[in-house]
Amino acid sequence: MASSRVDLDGNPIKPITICMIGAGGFIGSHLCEKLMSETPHSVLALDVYNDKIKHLLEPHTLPWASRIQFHRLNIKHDSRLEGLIKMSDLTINLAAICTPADYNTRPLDTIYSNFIDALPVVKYCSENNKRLIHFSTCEVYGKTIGSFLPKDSPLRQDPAYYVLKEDESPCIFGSIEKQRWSYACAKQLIERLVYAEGAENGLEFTIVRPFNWIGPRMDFIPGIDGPSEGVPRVLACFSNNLLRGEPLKLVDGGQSQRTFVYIKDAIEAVLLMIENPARANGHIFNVGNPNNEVTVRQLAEMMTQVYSKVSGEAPLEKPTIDVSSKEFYGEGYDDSDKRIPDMTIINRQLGWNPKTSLWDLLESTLTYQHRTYAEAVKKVIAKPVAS
Ligand SMILES: NC(=O)c1ccc[n+]([C@@H]2O[C@H](COP(=O)([O-])OP(=O)(O)OC[C@H]3O[C@@H](n4cnc5c(N)ncnc54)[C@H](O)[C@@H]3O)[C@@H](O)[C@H]2O)c1
Ligand SMILES: O=C(O)[C@H]1O[C@H](OP(=O)(O)OP(=O)(O)OC[C@H]2O[C@@H](n3ccc(=O)[nH]c3=O)[C@H](O)[C@@H]2O)[C@H](O)[C@@H](O)[C@@H]1O
Repeated sequence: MASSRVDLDGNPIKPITICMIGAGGFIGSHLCEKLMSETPHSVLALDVYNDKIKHLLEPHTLPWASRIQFHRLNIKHDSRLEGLIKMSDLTINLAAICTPADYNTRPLDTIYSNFIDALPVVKYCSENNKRLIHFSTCEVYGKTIGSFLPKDSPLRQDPAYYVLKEDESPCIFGSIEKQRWSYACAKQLIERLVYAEGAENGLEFTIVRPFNWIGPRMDFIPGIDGPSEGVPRVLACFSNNLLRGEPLKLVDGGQSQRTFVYIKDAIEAVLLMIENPARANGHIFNVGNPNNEVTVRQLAEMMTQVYSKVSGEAPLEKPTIDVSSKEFYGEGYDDSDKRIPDMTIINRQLGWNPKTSLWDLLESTLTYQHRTYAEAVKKVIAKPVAS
């Protein structure tokens, strides 16, 4: 497996050690899985939780057992962090608060998590001449230029007014009272800091801007493997509604548009970045699937159809209900209107293209959700309420 691997320029790939911060989350779990099963690299996996990577850590007889080591630590206050970065060739920082329900209700935690807590990671990488792959977000683009044009303006159809380009598009956020943008703003500032460390101190960096990566193990199902009152990202919200046989909630009419990419496609892009530093260093990459665009309403409709197919249960007569953003997220919520990633840079540097259609990725993801959660949800629903 490992010895014959070559990079995009035909050079043999040497095994490296990766310090992965936030390795126990959704993206981290898929990246660890890929690195263990298909590469010779070693991972120091840092997180406060490890439930999503347990299957990679135990039993100790797993073929990659000597290449993955879990360190339970909170990067906010743990003196082991610098040592672990020093022991590694590359650091990948995934740690963040990244669920929109938190941005306007816990803005301080959001800003600290996405900016302040990421600062020492950037500093240790820069001071110790270690390469850094930092996870940012497509939310740094905020709203499209087109969203400010009159509703009937033909320019709204012109890609120049909505396609998001790493090196050209502006970052357009709402006012300060719209605390939704606390996350995007913190991510933008840490991007600028990483970029400046590169420019002034020679830090070798890559910045990743994921565009709605979805798939198995994303977030949690409220009341099953997360808090009953918790609000995860849309895939888990809609999965939860489908599992419980309740209508899917469309925030402000479900008119916002998103492009969804399958986690397994996106992880291929990250692996190319890891193994092709000469092509990835100094770059910011959009990673998304411009062909998988839908409104949130269309997403709800498609998930309803797919879930019916994989579960064998008939869809509800009225599968969606409208809910205001104030009711659903509280004061200070705002939204990105449309997110189409420009793929020129990642195509040119890494030759990467997403492959999986929205229908196919929903089919495999909802098959997983049904298999993993349907029984547990049924049990919770069947429980008599305590009087
Ligand atoms: N999933 C997406 O589509 C998406 C899109 C845009 C950006 N991102 C970015 O990618 C990164 C990973 O996202 P994800 O979807 O895997 O989220 P996730 O919440 O599943 O994973 C983040 C992980 O970081 C850990 N973490 C948070 N704070 C920590 C701390 N102080 N110390 C140690 N561990 C800590 C969490 O426990 C969690 O396991 C984030 O930076 C996020 O902003 C993700
Ligand atoms: O995934 C990304 O690329 C980035 O975008 C996400 O932001 P967003 O797409 O707005 O978050 P979701 O929770 O996935 O919501 C998508 C859309 O669905 C809507 N929604 C969500 C949940 C729900 O039950 N109903 C509903 O209509 C939201 O209002 C929003 O318009 C999160 O900010 C991050 O995880 C990430 O940085």
